[in-house]
Amino acid sequence: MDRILIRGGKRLSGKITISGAKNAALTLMPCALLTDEPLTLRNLPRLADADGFGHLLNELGASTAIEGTRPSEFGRVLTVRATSLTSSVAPYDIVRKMRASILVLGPLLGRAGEATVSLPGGCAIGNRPIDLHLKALEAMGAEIELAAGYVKATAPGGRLPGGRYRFPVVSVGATENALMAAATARGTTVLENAAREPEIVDLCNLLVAMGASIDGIGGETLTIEGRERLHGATYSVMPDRIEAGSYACAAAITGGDIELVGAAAGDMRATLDALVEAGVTVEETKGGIRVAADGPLKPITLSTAPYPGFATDMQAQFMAMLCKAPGASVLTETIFENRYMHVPELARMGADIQVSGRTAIVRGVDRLIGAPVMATDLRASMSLILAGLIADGETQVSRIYHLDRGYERLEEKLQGVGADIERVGDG
Ligand SMILES: CC(=O)N[C@H]1[C@@H](OP(=O)(O)OP(=O)(O)OC[C@H]2O[C@@H](n3ccc(=O)[nH]c3=O)[C@H](O)[C@@H]2O)O[C@H](CO)[C@@H](O)[C@@H]1O
Ligand SMILES: C=C(OP(=O)(O)O)C(=O)O
Repeated sequence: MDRILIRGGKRLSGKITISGAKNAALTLMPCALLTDEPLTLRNLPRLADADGFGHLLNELGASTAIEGTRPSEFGRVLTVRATSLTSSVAPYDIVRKMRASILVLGPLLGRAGEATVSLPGGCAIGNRPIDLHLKALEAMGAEIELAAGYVKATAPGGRLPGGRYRFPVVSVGATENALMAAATARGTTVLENAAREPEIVDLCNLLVAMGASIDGIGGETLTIEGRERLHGATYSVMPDRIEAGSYACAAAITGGDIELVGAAAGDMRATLDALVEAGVTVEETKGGIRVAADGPLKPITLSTAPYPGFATDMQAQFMAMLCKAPGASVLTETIFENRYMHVPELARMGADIQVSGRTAIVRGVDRLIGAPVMATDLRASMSLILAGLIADGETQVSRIYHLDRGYERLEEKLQGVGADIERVGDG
């Protein structure tokens, strides 16, 4: 299995081009199931999860064709043609590798009137149930049965009537599934307390480009008037705000100066505000965002929250960065109950972090020391890379398949700004 080796101590400077967003790609790709016409997605990131989603679409009878493997103006370009579907089953073997597979539930219901999807189960960061996905679809008229580890959803008469649902807690995935199902429902759907993440806005914009009618985009109440059919479209995946935030932390922790080319500041205000509070210089440039750190970092207090709050997907990277801020920082994770898996690994590198329930107190240390560490989930892996960038000696990060789910050509991007980092195989 591949590992990443980092020899810490380099100050990073230069430009990093930000890729298309994983979390947008994974909700834009299933939209292809809603139409018999081609859907072309530009700026698709080259990630294990995007490839996995392509395989799932193939399994359902859609063809996928990719142009370009190197970054170009538009990243990779994927065309999905779901002219006719041959299956409405998302099998366990695919879903267990990629939780986001659950996002075929809504569009399959919308297109085929039925969907059978393996229950995704939990993962390292928490329990992650899908009850809200199912309740929203039920409120829109779906009949739901659970059996043998699968959820089977049916639209009586082949098309959902539509309905009103208020999410008791904000869920990105449940909002996405409900939106996609509602787009081709017979009637109108109103979703209240919907997620407002920029990736939801990206999804709404694509659906509208495909002919959907959605009111309230970007707000917490979405009104979707179902259309009998949607058509094909060509659409560019938004820039990855979490990748951009991660490299911003790389600039901050190394006392560096990096321009995040293509990053959209408007989508990541909470991250940028937290960086500024930590003493980092952030400025919008013509091409993206410049992040620079020349003085010592300052300790901060942060709590994760649904958008526009501070993203849970940035918590681990900030924790690594704050290991370098003299004094005590306080981080509270409110979204996932078990998202501190990186703490014991950071501690092996000399970090001083105390976790009590959902809160972690991070006390800045003079130095981190390179060590063999193990990645446990995607953002935890990135926090170990960040720690490795400033640690004395060599850090070896194993289980990097987590990183490949969400960071396109990570080592190449970091080498480009001066990091001493490489990927090595076992053999
Ligand atoms: C592919 C993708 O876009 N993943 C993102 C998405 O995950 P995902 O869509 O899975 O996350 P949700 O927003 O649904 O989860 C938020 C919270 O709601 C709970 N919940 C969710 C659904 C449900 O049916 N029942 C329920 O209780 C979850 O356990 C969690 O505590 O949003 C998360 C929160 O911003 C991010 O960390 C993930 O990177
Ligand atoms: C938790 C994440 O992703 P997923 O929902 O795909 O597991 C993430 O991107 O940090």
